[in-house]
Amino acid sequence: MTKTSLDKSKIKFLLLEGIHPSALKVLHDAGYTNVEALSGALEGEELKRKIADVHFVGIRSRTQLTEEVFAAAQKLVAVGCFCIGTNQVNLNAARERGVVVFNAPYSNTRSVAELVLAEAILLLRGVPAKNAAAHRGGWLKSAENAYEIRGKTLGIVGYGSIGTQLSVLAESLGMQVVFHDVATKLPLGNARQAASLDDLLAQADIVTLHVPELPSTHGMMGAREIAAMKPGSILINASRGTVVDIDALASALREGKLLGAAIDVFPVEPKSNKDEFSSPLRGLDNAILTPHIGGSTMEAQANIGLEVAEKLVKYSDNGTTTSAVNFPEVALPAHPGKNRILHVHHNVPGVLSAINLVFAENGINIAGQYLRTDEKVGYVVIDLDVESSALAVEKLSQIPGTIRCRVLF
Ligand SMILES: NC(=O)C1=CN([C@@H]2O[C@H](COP(=O)(O)OP(=O)(O)OC[C@H]3O[C@@H](n4cnc5c(N)ncnc54)[C@H](O)[C@@H]3O)[C@@H](O)[C@H]2O)C=CC1
Ligand SMILES: O=C(O)C(=O)COP(=O)(O)O
Repeated sequence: MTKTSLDKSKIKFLLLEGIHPSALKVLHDAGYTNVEALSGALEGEELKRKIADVHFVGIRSRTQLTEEVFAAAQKLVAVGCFCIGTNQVNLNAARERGVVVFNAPYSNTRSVAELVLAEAILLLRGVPAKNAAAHRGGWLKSAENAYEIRGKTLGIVGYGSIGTQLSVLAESLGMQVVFHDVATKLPLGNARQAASLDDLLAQADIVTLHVPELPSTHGMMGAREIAAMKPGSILINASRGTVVDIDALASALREGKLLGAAIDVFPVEPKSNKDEFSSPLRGLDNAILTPHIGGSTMEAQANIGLEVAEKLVKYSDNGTTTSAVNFPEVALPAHPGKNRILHVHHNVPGVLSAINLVFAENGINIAGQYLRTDEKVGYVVIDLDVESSALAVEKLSQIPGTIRCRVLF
């Protein structure tokens, strides 16, 4: 159980992985000046040592926030994932310590969709192999196995924020769109939901993956699924590296079963731009290999910086958890003239009545109270007179089941 009540200048932020300066500006403008921004990811002891000292951490897809890292992060109150994926964060470990996790669910989706379409066009024309040959002095002028994208069928696996945008863009180029999703989704335009993944694989000239990293998506494009793709089709993966069996894909490309592939994400990615990239796909000219840059555009990064930093500021300033990915969501009004107590507890019977008993027994008047729970934690926010808050925090912190109790001035 941790008790915190800090002046803004003492609240420490650590931003990793080259988060866009737009985030820094939001934090500074909101009065948070104690910010350390690093260009790379951290791991191991160095990550644990740094995170132990901060209240907020900002990461992208590379930094792994494990149970062990959270155990070392005693002061941490929130994590900002300046990206979409949150698979690099142990969300339960965070929640059980009262640490709220935010992400940017939309800001880079257009960038991914554009990259995928561009890759589909280049692969259908055999450009990657022709380009590689030209760099070696070759000249592969030929129409053989070169096709227009118009009229081809795009198979989208995962019809979420990225998949749906891609669907609209692809139709505007004259493509047919078929998609597979575990949920029933409203098809946009003339897109059709396939009966199953196999149904999609049997129809699609280009298969593109846009699912999150989950146990159910791990290896979902394995040797069997790749074999079930149409001969001469294309596979694109800009989701997560664990979704595709890379060895099976390399074989399919070598054997000519697939015309080409574009892979942006890998089961193991280099930790920094200084580390070597190794993959069974290296050296295959019909594979476009990109260093996890689906969302890496100036537009996306600037917007993500704003979006996530604003969420962190809101949470720090007034306790709002709207759009948190691992925590009960509460949208809170300002609390002028009052102190605000944030009480996070295990969601077990009796905690709420114990909280209210503290106010009744100590004659503390409540100006506002907000509550949200999920299956694991409860989040109660109480506004009260400035002079009552020290006593209230002391008493509330002692309630069995309390995970964290803080006061905002
Ligand atoms: N390469 C890059 O730089 C980027 C990669 N990504 C990755 O793309 C993923 C997708 O992003 P969004 O479209 O924004 O996510 P989203 O959450 O909006 O959509 C994902 C869709 O996949 C579906 N889905 C989940 N499990 C499935 C399964 N087993 N089979 C079929 N469908 C399944 C969901 O129902 C949902 O409709 C992210 O989780 C992230 O890992 C996101 C942004 C940039
Ligand atoms: O948004 C995502 O999920 C991504 O994969 C992008 O990751 P990045 O911020 O480029 O490390």
